[in-house]
Amino acid sequence: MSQKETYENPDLKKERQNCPFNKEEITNLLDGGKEKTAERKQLENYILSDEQLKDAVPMEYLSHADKYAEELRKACLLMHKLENSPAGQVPTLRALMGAGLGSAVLKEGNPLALHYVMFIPALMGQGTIDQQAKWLAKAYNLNIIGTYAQTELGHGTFLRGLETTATYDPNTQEFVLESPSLTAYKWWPGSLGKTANYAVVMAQLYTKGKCEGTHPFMVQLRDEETHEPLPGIVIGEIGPKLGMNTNDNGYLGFEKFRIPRDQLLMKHSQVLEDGTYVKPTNSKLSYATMVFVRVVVCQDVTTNLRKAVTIATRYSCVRRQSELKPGDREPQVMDYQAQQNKLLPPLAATFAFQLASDHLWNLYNTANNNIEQGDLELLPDLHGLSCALKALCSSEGANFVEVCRQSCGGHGYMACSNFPRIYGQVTAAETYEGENTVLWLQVARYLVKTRKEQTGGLSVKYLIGEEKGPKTVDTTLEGIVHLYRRTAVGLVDVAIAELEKSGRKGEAPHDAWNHAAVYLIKAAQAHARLFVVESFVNSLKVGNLSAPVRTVLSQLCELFIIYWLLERSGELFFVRQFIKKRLVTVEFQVRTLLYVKLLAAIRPQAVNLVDSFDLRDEILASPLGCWDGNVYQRLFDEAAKSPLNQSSVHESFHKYLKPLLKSNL
Ligand SMILES: CC/C=C\C/C=C\C/C=C\C/C=C\C/C=C\C/C=C\CCCCC(=O)SCCNC(=O)CCNC(=O)[C@H](O)C(C)(C)COP(=O)(O)OP(=O)(O)OC[C@H]1O[C@@H](n2cnc3c(N)ncnc32)[C@H](O)[C@@H]1OP(=O)(O)O
Ligand SMILES: Cc1cc2nc3c(=O)[nH]c(=O)nc-3n(C[C@H](O)[C@H](O)[C@H](O)COP(=O)(O)OP(=O)(O)OC[C@H]3O[C@@H](n4cnc5c(N)ncnc54)[C@H](O)[C@@H]3O)c2cc1C
Repeated sequence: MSQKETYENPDLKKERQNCPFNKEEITNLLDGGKEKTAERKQLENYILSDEQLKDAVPMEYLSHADKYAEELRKACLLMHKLENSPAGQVPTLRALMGAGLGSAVLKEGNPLALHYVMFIPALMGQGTIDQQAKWLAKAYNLNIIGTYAQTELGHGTFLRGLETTATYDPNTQEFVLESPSLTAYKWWPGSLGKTANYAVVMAQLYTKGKCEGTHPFMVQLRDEETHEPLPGIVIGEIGPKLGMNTNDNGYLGFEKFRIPRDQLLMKHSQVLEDGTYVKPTNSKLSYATMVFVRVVVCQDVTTNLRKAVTIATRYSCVRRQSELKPGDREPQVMDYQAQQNKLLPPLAATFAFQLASDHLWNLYNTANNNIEQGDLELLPDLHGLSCALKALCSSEGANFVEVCRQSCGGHGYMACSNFPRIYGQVTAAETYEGENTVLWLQVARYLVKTRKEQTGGLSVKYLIGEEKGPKTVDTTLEGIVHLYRRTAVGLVDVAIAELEKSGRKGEAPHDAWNHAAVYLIKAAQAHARLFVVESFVNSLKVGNLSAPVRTVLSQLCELFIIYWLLERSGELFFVRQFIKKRLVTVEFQVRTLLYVKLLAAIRPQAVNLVDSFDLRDEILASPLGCWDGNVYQRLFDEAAKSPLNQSSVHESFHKYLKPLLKSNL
């Protein structure tokens, strides 16, 4: 059964011949430059060549507790390796926390993720200079390991409803933390179950008998030597989940647990020794850690989607099935237009999401620098856009990953295909860091406010003033983007009209809001899609791209924006002007024709495009997606690892099946 090391599936080999563009140019574009690609490759060699970081058996065969212990072993080893990393510590950390390199080693979820993704960012964003001096070095050196404990059994979305209290006692200059009910228990924080010994805890701050709202507190949970929970701390792990099972999500209760006053993170608001409360300039500044994570989640989901698309595309060019031309050889399943319709939109989406996420990352950095200087002007736009893109990338990403799985038929359902893990991670992002529906409604609030008050940030400028542009069918990219813009404006107007209609009927604003939710969510989604397509189209106008790369990216861009238009066709019917002008029918005939042509044009470039993602086999972790296309041999090798195949007859046969067979029931 063994194959030569140099094997390359002949169909994949053929797909790779005569590539019209330079794959490395796209790799460099995605990495952020030639040097960054070199840095990434060096880092991958450094980490992935370490034998101790390889799994002895697939994780699926381990128990819940053994999975955790094994991932923790590797996570700790990785941290030791940071010291000598050729790329430097911060770039290595970033690579290790995300869905790329990190996932090649830590397949079920990094037990140290929350320390880096939320605990350290919370200290940096919420702590004073003195507090950072006290805690940050310890956190960076891993003398302490933290998490972010906000969600409770009873409340995740509605932060004003959190029940954990932190009551200031001026006599001892301490806060007393208390969980007044079962539903007040913290529930969900990653790394809390077994790993972390510290947490940034969000609790309702009481001082001088008044509740001042939720605030972040630095809290020690476990003894630094023994790791035993401190007296007054009730802590544990919440059990198996759909995915990410070694992130050890946990629960946490407080029984009159005291912490010093200076463990309220006081960058934005303070409690003075006598209990006087000093307000922040904006009460939402304590939500800033969530904004950071929403921004990085967009990048993470995109990396995961690239993996799914690579696996499905390569497999679809290796897999031959059925009959296309009667009597001919079975075709590669990728040659079915129906398969292209499944896989090419997610392929295009990886570029669309990456470009939009880059945009958001730049906005985040600018806004954050301004906030550090006391200028909060960009905060509403950052909040609106981070909610919009987090919700869009995670929801569309999860759907696309599922389509990629389906496109691999039965083999896609195997755990070793890696689709279950990828899906588990991407769909988690639909819920964590703000449940998507809730985030859509936050976006809608910003859109409605902007449209009504005619003032807002850069991402919503199109809602201010009269819309300009052609009102007839225009088949240029600009023309299609304009159609998106008209739909987005139209849907905001429809939502506002609904709100006003309810208002006229005498409904209170909160009821009117609830009764317009369907329209509001549609408006928010149209806004997010507009942002993504605009980013894609605008990115192609600038930059130093070679003609062949520009051509293929333009084809992907056009395919993607037409795909969404056709998928979301129903929304045009909400916008009256389209119906009046009978634009909808014409639009659809023209677009569908173009879409089908683009599928055919991109099909021959699909393998070369996913190759240009430059994802190593260890990162894909799937026999279906390996570079060499040796799919069947690899599936066979994976099956051989099953514990059920370690003996010809399993002991359970003698225990259970044989007695049944002999029982003459
Ligand atoms: C050193 C580091 C090195 C390396 C690390 C770097 C990178 C890592 C790389 C990759 C990692 C990538 C991915 C992660 C991988 C793994 C992740 C593993 C685990 C994931 C962790 C998940 C953690 C969590 O889930 S934490 C819990 C998150 N919880 C939530 O998100 C709760 C959602 N709810 C809310 O946000 C709010 O309650 C609400 C917004 C829904 C409502 O709040 P509220 O009721 O108070 O407000 P409103 O009345 O509705 O609105 C009032 C006004 O406030 C404005 N507003 C609201 N929120 C914000 C905000 N955040 N910022 C600014 N403004 C805000 C709102 O717009 C209103 O304004 P208006 O003017 O009055 O209209
Ligand atoms: C894998 C994972 C990791 C997590 N990690 C952490 C962590 O590290 N730290 C942490 O603190 N938390 C963490 N969480 C918790 C997470 O942030 C919350 O689960 C999330 O914010 C959703 O809140 P909820 O569970 O209360 O959902 P709910 O708000 O109860 O949602 C239930 C339903 O109600 C709807 N709904 C709720 N409010 C509204 C509204 N106003 N309007 C319309 N519909 C509404 C929602 O759309 C949803 O359909 C994690 C969760 C997961 C799944």
